[in-house]
Amino acid sequence: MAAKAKASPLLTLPTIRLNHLRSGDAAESKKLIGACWNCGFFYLDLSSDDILCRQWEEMLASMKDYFGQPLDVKMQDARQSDNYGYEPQGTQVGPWPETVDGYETLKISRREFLKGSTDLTTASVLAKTELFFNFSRKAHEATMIILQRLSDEMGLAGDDRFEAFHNDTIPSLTNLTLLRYPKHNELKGSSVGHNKHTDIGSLTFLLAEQWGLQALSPDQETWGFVEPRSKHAVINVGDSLRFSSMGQLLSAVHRVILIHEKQDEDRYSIAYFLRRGNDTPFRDGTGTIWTAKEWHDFKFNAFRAPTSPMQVLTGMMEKNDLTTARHAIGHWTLVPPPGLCQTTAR
Ligand SMILES: O=C(O)CCC(=O)C(=O)O
Ligand SMILES: [Fe+2]
Repeated sequence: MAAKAKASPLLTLPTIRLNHLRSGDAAESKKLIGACWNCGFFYLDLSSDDILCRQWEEMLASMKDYFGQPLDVKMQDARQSDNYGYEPQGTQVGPWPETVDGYETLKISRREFLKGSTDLTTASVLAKTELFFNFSRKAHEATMIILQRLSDEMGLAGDDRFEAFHNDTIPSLTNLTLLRYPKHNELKGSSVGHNKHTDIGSLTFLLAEQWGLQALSPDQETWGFVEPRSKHAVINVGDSLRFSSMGQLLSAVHRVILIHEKQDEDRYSIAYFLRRGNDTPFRDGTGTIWTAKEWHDFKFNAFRAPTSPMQVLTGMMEKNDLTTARHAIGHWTLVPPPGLCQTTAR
């Protein structure tokens, strides 16, 4: 890890061990639901999974190779889609006034994974497809285990279990997103970082070796850095899981900022976005019913529009919005999940 001294505080996040979740360890599941209840952000210790850790290194090498190509080559993979293909930097709103985002992405959809071939045809993607698919399989498995344990802890059964909304028989917008935040001399004028937001879907499995990720602390007052840890993913709860858990599981507001005055090296991150089946409905904190796809499209439009109300970007998770979404309107009664000890109450 290229660790650097930070002026901003570090967030203290709980660590959940993937192998303990896999084996159904009861204490680990309790810790998991506590983490999702308290802040919706936690480390997932992957050190028991050599294959996944090795794939992370291979993915990074492939990303350096892919993003290092000339823009016109990468643009051959552009599909004007939020779900697959290449997208250059600067298409979304940035973290500060009058800025745009400072990252480019390559996305591989679950749809392509299930079909067994990518819709992108450049040689550079075709050469990496097997690795992208193998990695997607592992990230999908890890996120589905988390959903299973959360369903168990919340006493959900049958069609009400979270996994039921992520059944591959229903098309979804789940995808693997590879991000590069290019260093400053390759950045366009006003491009910088990643604006604050909550994630759209159910769970995000994020791998990043470099600093830059910040999350808003559960008191909604302070930004803290999420320390990059080798062999650890950072998992966060997205809007649709928060909504489907009726606010029990929190989706934290996060962003990516520069750690120096300028981005002094390329920053790479790998995000697997687990999302519900497109047509599956849920009710947001104000009682409005959305399908997963409607919510996805609504939020992506907001990410692109400079005038979007901040509440949309942050899934109504900023201070005051919390009060409105949870208590004043009264759709959700927040009771800690069964078995959660007092000290973890929000
Ligand atoms: O690049 C990162 O570390 C975070 C990216 C992120 O939050 C996102 O793509 O939703
Ligand atoms: Fe995010």
